[in-house]
Amino acid sequence: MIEVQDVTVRFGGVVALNAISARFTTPVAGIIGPNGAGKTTLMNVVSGFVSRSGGRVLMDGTDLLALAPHRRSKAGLRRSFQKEQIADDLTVFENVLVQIDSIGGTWSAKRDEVRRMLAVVGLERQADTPGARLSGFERRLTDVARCLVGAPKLIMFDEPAGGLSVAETERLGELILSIHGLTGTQTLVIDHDVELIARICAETLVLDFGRRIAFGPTAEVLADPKVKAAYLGTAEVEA
Ligand SMILES: Nc1ncnc2c1ncn2[C@@H]1O[C@H](COP(=O)(O)OP(=O)(O)OP(=O)(O)O)[C@@H](O)[C@H]1O
Repeated sequence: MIEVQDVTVRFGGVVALNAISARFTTPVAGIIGPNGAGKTTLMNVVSGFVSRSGGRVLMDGTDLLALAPHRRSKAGLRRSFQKEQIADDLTVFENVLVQIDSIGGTWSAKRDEVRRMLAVVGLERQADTPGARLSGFERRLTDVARCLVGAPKLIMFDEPAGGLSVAETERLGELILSIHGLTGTQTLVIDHDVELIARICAETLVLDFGRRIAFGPTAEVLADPKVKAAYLGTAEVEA
């Protein structure tokens, strides 16, 4: 379970997050909001790229922000970025292996785990393909496999469906939905595709101008007049 408590972030005069609290309890939870709402900033606080001026984040009771960023990874925190972090000159297998390189365990156990997670995302046959030769979707799937190795407790996906086709988005959604059953990992998903969020996230936090405007079961949240107003003019909240 991930619990955000009163998290505030300021960039000079901009309050990017204003005392945000949310207790995410479902296997897959969403974070949505218009451009500049503070969604990525929240993920950046949790993963350590941005310092907060107040607040705490607990992962299964562990005070994450008290840990150095590399220790958060050891504690089981993973994230993907809007642009995949795939090295062009490493193979798919190597790209995933580097994620658990520094974690304890035998070499053969690590290799087995990488193979297992490549099978989960459907890339076992591309294991030896260099990053440079992957399609956009294969890069995204490699990124998901990187997040899956090393017994993650929480994976945060930042706009995982960005740039994907409808069919690819559907496949990715199914994959994200399957993660909890396979590894027990909770996932947080930011995406502008509200249809995807409605399909895979049981609960959703909505941010607007750094404020929490709604949080709860996704269907209820999407029906909230405040949320509709924040998205005024966009059809997606009808999902
Ligand atoms: N490093 C930074 N320095 C200064 N301001 C920043 C920085 N990062 C984000 N901001 C500002 O903080 C606010 C929230 O930005 P953030 O990227 O978190 O929004 P977002 O909801 O993820 O938007 P998008 O959907 O466009 O990715 C915006 O006003 C943005 O300009």
